[in-house]
Amino acid sequence: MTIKVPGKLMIAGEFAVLEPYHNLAVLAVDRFVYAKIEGDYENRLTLLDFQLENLAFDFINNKVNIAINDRRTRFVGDAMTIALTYLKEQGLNPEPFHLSIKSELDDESGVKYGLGSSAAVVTSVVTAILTKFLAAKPAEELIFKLAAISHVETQGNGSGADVAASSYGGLLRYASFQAEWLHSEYIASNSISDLVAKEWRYFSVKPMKLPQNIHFCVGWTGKPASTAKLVDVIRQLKSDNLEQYEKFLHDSEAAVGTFFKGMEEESVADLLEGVKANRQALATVGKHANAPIETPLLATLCNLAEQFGGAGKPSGAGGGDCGIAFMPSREQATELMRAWEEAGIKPLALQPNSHGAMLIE
Ligand SMILES: Nc1ncnc2c1ncn2[C@@H]1O[C@H](COP(=O)(O)OP(=O)(O)OP(=O)(O)O)[C@@H](O)[C@H]1O
Ligand SMILES: C[C@@](O)(CCOP(=O)(O)O)CC(=O)O
Repeated sequence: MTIKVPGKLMIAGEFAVLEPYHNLAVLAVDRFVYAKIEGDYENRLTLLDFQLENLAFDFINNKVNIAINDRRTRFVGDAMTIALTYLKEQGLNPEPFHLSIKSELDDESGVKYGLGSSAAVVTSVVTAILTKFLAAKPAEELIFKLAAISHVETQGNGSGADVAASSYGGLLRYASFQAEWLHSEYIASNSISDLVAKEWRYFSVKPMKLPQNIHFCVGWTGKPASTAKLVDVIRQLKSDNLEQYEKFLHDSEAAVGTFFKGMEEESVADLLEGVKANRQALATVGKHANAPIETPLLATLCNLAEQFGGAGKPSGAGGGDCGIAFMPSREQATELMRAWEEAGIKPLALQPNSHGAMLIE
């Protein structure tokens, strides 16, 4: 069987989502990670994008051990550990299998676009193992929670919004479980099943509908960015200048609120105003923290979107990767993408994907 899992783009509310009860908009997009799982005479793992084929692995003392020392396998290895431990707690003892992963989220040359490959890979591993060995189709929330535990344990931080987009699909209004909370619950809990069954006090997710009359554009700056570094620098501002940091949280929340109001009421004006205000809040906190969130090329991307009658902003932590824009008509979207190309920004043919992780064959 093969599982198909979408990548993500952050839409609004970045950084602020790392604080309790701050909402972020995240969108699943139509580029995917595929996980194929089939019964085999011994356990094997193939990571096609890394040319790692038929790696042996075992599952002993609630831990998957892969017969290779390669850091690139750690997200997959931890996701297998979490999924197999959960199955064991459910009284299941899976037969050997061959799991094979293929991603189309990065550039052909392996350069990352920032579409959340680690989260999509983790979600694909969890979904493939659960779908193969559970009697009933796994619920989205179960997939999300197991993938989130695994992703936080491997990465050590992050809002989990990327995991939510990969698990649920569509456009989501998302508030993070808070990585520190989840990690301490994981350490303290007797079993993964208990942790999954528990209420996650900070976490919420709500599907939203994109209005029909708005056109979504994505531009790639050609430069990969380090989310972790930018998160550290913004966090430093919280210790150095709490007032500026809190002003950012306030401005971001107001901007995201306006954006969601635009979504709910199908008001293009509110939606664009929300995007512009969020761009502003991010650029300001970037200046205060001395973090290059809005790079010169991302500024060009946003300015061109505004010039052609829409609104744009960096997607995610900024510093490179992708920017997004919402345009009021198809013609304006086409004009914008032409202008982006002239400015050295590569338009990506990405569109919203309404499904999260799903079985395709
Ligand atoms: N095709 C793949 N197969 C197996 N593991 C992968 C694959 N793609 C990514 N990973 C795992 O994810 C790690 C990259 O995660 P990283 O957080 O740097 O990128 P990302 O999740 O794409 O970030 P962003 O959210 O900015 O897109 C890799 O080191 C590897 O462990
Ligand atoms: C800065 C942050 O809010 C968004 C990061 O997005 P990206 O992975 O850079 O696309 C961090 C997070 O949500 O984990």
